Amino acid sequence: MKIGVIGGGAWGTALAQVMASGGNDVRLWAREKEVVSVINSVHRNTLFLPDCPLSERITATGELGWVGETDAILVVTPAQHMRTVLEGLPDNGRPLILCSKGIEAGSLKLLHEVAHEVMASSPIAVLSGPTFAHEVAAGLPTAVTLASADEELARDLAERIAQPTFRPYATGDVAGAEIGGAVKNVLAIACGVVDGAGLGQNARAAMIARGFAEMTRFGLARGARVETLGGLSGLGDLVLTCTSTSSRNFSLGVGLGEGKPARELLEDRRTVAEGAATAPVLREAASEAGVDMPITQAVCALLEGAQVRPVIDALLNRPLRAEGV
Ligand SMILES: NC(=O)C1=CN([C@@H]2O[C@H](COP(=O)(O)OP(=O)(O)OC[C@H]3O[C@@H](n4cnc5c(N)ncnc54)[C@H](O)[C@@H]3O)[C@@H](O)[C@H]2O)C=CC1
Ligand SMILES: O=C(CO)COP(=O)(O)O
Repeated sequence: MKIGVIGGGAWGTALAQVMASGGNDVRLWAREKEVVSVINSVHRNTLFLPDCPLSERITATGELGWVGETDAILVVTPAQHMRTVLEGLPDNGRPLILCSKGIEAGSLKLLHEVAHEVMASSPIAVLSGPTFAHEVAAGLPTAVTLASADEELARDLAERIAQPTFRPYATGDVAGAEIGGAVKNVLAIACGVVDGAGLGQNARAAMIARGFAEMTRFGLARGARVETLGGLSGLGDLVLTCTSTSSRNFSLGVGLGEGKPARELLEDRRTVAEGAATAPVLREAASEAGVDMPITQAVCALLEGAQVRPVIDALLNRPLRAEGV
């Protein structure tokens, strides 16, 4: 197969490497000329995935149209740029597999809804799960959720992209797969704050469990299935990113928890911490859906400059309630 990958960051590059290692020819669109040039000349992405030698089956390009002439296209831009990038791609009916994690600001739409608006003729699937790019690129075992409203397409794509160490599980629950990936980034910031503020491992476990309740409440309100939220793209990814400094979102939270200003932590960064963009969008979407998300609200307050201690005190002093979603 010829596979297109749109987005030459760490995740797009790692996915290109997985596809190439399965014997596919890969066309990788990168926004930065230097990324295109260095991948084609020395077969490395020195900017975004520096430690991984890349297959010679990967050809990088700045031409979106050329990437569109492939059998399937993985879309791996930052969530807030997906619409603009897709508008430059021909809508020629090739399957699109969305691999980014987030909710569009302004429209409050999930990314498959955005893609469907722009690419009405192209079948759409979502790939999401616990997947640190550097581990996937190194060929370490990884499992993901692969979702499409057309379950036969999900199963077919899963067969086509599976590798011995890259194992997709098909589902028809697109909203569930996307909401898990988007919400866990916000919760990873919260868990980083717990770590940075020295609140202990009990507090982190509580944050993961109550964060999962929050994810489930929001997911159910937006049509997700509970088994998807408890699967790889929900609970699986939540556990991964809430427990590791390999997560950019968790690391951002550690900085906030240590009392560093959000502005300073976010300015001049080349890599994305999607949770920072998703948090205010999620707060708005939750309010619109009538869903209580106190951890998300706390993360928003910290990103907007609130002091750590009063925000934590406010969370701890909420009225007691029964356990459950
Ligand atoms: N890195 C990882 O381990 C994983 C990342 N993801 C998701 O993949 C998506 C992409 O993240 P990464 O590859 O990690 O990015 P990255 O942080 O490695 O690189 C930043 C990317 O943003 C792109 N970019 C910056 N400004 C842009 C603009 N105006 N228009 C279009 N693109 C622009 C850059 O070209 C670059 O590809 C995110 O939604 C992330 O949540 C999902 C799973 C794993
Ligand atoms: O989504 C990821 C792992 O599944 C990557 O997490 P970060 O974006 O927090 O690094």
